[in-house]
Amino acid sequence: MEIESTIELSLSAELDLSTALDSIAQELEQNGYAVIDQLFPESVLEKLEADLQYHLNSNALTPAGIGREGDFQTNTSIRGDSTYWLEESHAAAAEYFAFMEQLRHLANRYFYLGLFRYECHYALYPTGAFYQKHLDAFKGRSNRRLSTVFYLNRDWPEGAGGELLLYPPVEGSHWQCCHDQSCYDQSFRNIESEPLSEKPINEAPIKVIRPEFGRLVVFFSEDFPHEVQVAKKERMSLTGWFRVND
Ligand SMILES: O=C(O)CCC(=O)C(=O)O
Ligand SMILES: [Fe+2]
Repeated sequence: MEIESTIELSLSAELDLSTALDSIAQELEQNGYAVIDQLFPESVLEKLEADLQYHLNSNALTPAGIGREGDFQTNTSIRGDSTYWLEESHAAAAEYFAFMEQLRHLANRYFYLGLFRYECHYALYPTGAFYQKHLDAFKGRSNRRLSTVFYLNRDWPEGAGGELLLYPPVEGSHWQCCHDQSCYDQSFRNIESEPLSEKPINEAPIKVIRPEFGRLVVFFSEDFPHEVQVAKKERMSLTGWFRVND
């Protein structure tokens, strides 16, 4: 049974919650990804910022890895960030989780995704770090369906790098299927995607996103290869995934 969140979301002066959710849904439907700014009021941002700083000061972030449990390894030539996973009960992120719960309901209503839970971690990219082009989920091999990235970098200067590059969606993408009503019945879980290495190497990104303070990016995990360009200064974010329960 789905339990409605009891946390009151205090709305940003700039944007009300239902407007924000509507525009995320519309952008997801049109493009397969959404970029939205000024979602949360300053008080919510300050809490997340202070919380991340606290965990940084306590050396609680650990080098991120690649691969799954059995063959998990760290490799800074693929990704150079360090992460700290948040529990849903994490008080400093209560409003953030409450918003994600609303987004989960919305995505289930609009796209019949059957999203079951949300997980997220803080990420710190030290100067010089990057994350090579990758997919967050491979069809049939992961239960991640929707990715979110929320940036916590005040005054990200021009030329500081660290952009998120989104590449054209892989073939047979879930998002493309969502456009075609007849597709809803298919079990997307059973479709295997091509390995990323077989994609054109010089493919141009379809979207370049600067990691601006308070900006949220949402995209279909199985569909959009993406990378983080070299950050020329410390780059901070809160990255998460909605999963189905298989
Ligand atoms: O920080 C970003 O912009 C994206 C991070 C990412 O792709 C990931 O953690 O899988
Ligand atoms: Fe990713």
